[in-house]
Amino acid sequence: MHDFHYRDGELYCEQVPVSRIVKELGTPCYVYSHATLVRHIRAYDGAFRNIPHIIAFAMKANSNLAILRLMAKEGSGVDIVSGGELFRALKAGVPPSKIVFAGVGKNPDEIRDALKADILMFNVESPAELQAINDVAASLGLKARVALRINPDIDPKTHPYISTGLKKSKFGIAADRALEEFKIASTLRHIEVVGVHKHIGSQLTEVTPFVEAMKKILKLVEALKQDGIDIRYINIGGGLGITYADETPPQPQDLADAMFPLVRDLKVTLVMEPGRVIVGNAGILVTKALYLKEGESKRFVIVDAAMNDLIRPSLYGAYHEIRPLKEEAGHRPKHQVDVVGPVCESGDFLAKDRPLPDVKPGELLAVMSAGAYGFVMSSNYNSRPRVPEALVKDGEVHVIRARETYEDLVRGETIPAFLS
Ligand SMILES: Cc1ncc(COP(=O)(O)O)c(C=O)c1O
Ligand SMILES: N[C@@H](CCCC[NH3+])C(=O)O
Repeated sequence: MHDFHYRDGELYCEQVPVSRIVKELGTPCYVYSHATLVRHIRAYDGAFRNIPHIIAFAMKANSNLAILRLMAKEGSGVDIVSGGELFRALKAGVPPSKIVFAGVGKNPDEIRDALKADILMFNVESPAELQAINDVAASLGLKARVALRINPDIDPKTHPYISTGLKKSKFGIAADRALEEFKIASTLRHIEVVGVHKHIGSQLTEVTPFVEAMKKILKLVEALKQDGIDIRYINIGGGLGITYADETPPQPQDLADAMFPLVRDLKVTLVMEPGRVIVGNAGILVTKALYLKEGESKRFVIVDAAMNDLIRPSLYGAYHEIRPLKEEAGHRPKHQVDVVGPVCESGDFLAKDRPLPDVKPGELLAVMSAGAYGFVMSSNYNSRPRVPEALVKDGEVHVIRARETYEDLVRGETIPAFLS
């Protein structure tokens, strides 16, 4: 996260002291570095320069319109999983020809909207969904381009909640059923089979599972060829991990180097859906220490951000480094603390049993590596307005999402007349 660094004793995002952003926006707030985002998307794209490819940024990781526009300007498409994501992507100017649509529960309205927008393809997750897409396409007099998502039954060796390619997972079509389902798909009048898709999990820290899964996919592609089904796109999903603590995940170039010999001789376009690796370390969540509390056997640092702002620690026990904005504070004696928020849940914490330097009430802290699955997973639980997001570029701060107001909290709610 080198665009987040200390200078003159203060944490900066690029050339801007984070404390200056807080003066403008208050806390909690998300802060993203434009330079990091651009470097990451270009590194991924550049790594695959020798392979025909399309990057479809997994916008579930961060779907702010400004971030999507930035990705589109860099030539990236998006991987969507809902009608809402399609709406955002189109609004941000992402070309439909680079939009792919995954997800196990696409409803007919979402399918219709995506067909009308003429997206590149649907990543189909079940035989029943395939029929539904065929039916909707028929009602519109169109043909839907599809890839079947295959579940290759490979252990990605990551957190169970974010593993998606194991037999017991709800995602994709079982590898041993794949050939049969492809044959059925190729007979449907309103379906055009163009690809194979797989995504085995998130925050992968080794290349081996990607290679194993790809080998299974290639066997299938070969078998399909024998049956006269020509595959034009192989979608390898996302999943490349990032450094939250001391992980040493492969770089995009390592992944590209592992894929190159496997696809070199094929006439296919590789589609990739990186999310976390593009945005994760491009963002932080800034929070203020409110109170210190000595519990029976614990010390608590109570901060103004909570699980509704960043749920990863509560949901997965995920580690996010916490740094004081003042560098000097980082040198104070350390104590084991829980960093907790104001939400009324015991599971509301940003860090547990963490050795942290003494923090004083009013001091500011940065929760690092919060750019992916941070704001997008936030909620209004406990009627807490969602926090603002800022994008730093060339010494300037752009507010890309305003803090919600109390009025925003009740928008759309009505008290029926019988209660008046
Ligand atoms: C189908 C699909 N593609 C891409 C991604 C993005 O994954 P990551 O953020 O780990 O790159 C996900 C989420 O895991 C996914 O479910
Ligand atoms: N939300 C998860 C990743 C889920 C990936 C979606 N398929 C996380 O924060 O790590």
